Amino acid sequence: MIVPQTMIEMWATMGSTIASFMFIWAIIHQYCPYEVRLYFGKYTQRIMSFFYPYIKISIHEYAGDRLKRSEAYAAVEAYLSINSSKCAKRLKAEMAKDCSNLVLSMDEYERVKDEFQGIQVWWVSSKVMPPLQSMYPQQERRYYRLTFHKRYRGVISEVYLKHVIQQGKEIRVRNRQRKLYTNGSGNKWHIYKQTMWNHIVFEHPATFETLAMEHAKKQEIIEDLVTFSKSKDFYARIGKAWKRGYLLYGPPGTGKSTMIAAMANLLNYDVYDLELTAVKDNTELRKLLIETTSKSIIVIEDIDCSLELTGQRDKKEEKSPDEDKEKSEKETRKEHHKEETGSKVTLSGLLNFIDGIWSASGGERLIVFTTNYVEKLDPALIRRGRMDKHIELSYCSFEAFKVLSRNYLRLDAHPLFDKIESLMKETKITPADVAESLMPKSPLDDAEKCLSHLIQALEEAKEAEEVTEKADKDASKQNAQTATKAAEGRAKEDAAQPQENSH
Ligand SMILES: Nc1ncnc2c1ncn2[C@@H]1O[C@H](COP(=O)(O)OP(=O)(O)OP(=O)(O)O)[C@@H](O)[C@H]1O
Ligand SMILES: [Mg+2]
Repeated sequence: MIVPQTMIEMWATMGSTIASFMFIWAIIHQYCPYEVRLYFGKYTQRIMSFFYPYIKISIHEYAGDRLKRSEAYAAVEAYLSINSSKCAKRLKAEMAKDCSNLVLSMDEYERVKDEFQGIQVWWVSSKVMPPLQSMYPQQERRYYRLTFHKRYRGVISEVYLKHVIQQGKEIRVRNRQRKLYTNGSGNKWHIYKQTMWNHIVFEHPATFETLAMEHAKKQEIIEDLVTFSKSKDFYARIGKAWKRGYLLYGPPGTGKSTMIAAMANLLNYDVYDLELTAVKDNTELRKLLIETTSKSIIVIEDIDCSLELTGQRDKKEEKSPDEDKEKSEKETRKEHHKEETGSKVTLSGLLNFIDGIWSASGGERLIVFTTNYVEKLDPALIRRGRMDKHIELSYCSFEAFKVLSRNYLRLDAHPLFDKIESLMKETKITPADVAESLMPKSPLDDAEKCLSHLIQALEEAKEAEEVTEKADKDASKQNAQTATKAAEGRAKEDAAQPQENSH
């Protein structure tokens, strides 16, 4: 190969330039004071970067706001915890937050290679030691450094980094410890606290698998929830806030609260259990809403017990004797509590909470109301668009019972099932009562014994229903007789009236 003379001359010139530059640098390094070295160091970097074809990006653990860990660093850490564990040779292991297993991540000064769209990049984990002279004890500052060829600057900075952050966030959501948040009158401190919510780790074992319910209905709810959680783009396209309202209604003990736990476990969401009677006013309600995060379920249980919200409640409507009897203890308790705390949340405040302009911030949230008396709620509160899906949880069907028997007794079939099925058609029993009957009462109780307990409970429920029915019939018969007697009495009086007048 013939190399042109000018090229050889160019290389020779370049070589000698670098050589002389390095010679000068060595002399400076050896003999000059620190300040001069720093001054020349700045220029050396610039000259070196002219010949060096790689770009480096550092992501620091504490950038800008020194008190808060950088979100970007946490996302990169999560991304590399998956990718680096496959190829890094030095890993460090830490206990996961739920203490269930060890989480692996790259050890300090370890270097791993990653590939994206055929482009190779390198990640190094490193740290800066704090200056020794510092007056205050300081922690070492960790960072990740990404290196790639400068010809891929566009793809890496615009596509790859977004991909890393997104994947890292998803991994963090998957691995995070979910929380159960509550507000309450104990939160009077909130001026000094960063948040108005208290939280504990959310650990509820309920899943849709263990929920006693007809298969088709269960499947429909699961599909609805999963579709919602994957519809970010759809909601953005139609210009609607990414949230969905669920109204769960039915008698006590039919699984409303259990279903909320199953929902949270299915979607991996946090739960905000909002005690409405402990909220001072609409402003406080809005503050609470703003503090909720994405991927969460905001729950208001027994919404019918928040008095001002039930339009019809104040109109002293006629109640059937049954309804009066059914007025639950929790309702009375809440009324007392409400009187004590003097909550001034109004219906319009709550409507604003559900679909006001603030409710859109954060995104990906479910709002769930539960009630025992759906008919008492103001129609404005539960109309579609606010409470998009109304789910009735009712008395236990035979299909639902089979789920419970599988969970509690590991039984799919048994000769006593036929009797249970026919009794269930004749009487009402809640899944909570079925579950209680199926619980072994002593270590000697086997499946058959538990099923007999259930049969006994069903027979007792049937008898009680028959007695109530008979009492109702007697009462209405007596009422009818009283009404007839009264009518006859009035008729006699009317008949006597003209004679008196004629005298
Ligand atoms: N559908 C169900 N599937 C499985 N278990 C259930 C179901 N319904 C009730 N249970 C059992 O009964 C207990 C009480 O149920 P849960 O608290 O969910 O009822 P609820 O409808 O929320 O009642 P309330 O209206 O009084 O709040 C649960 O701990 C659970 O063990
Ligand atoms: Mg409940």
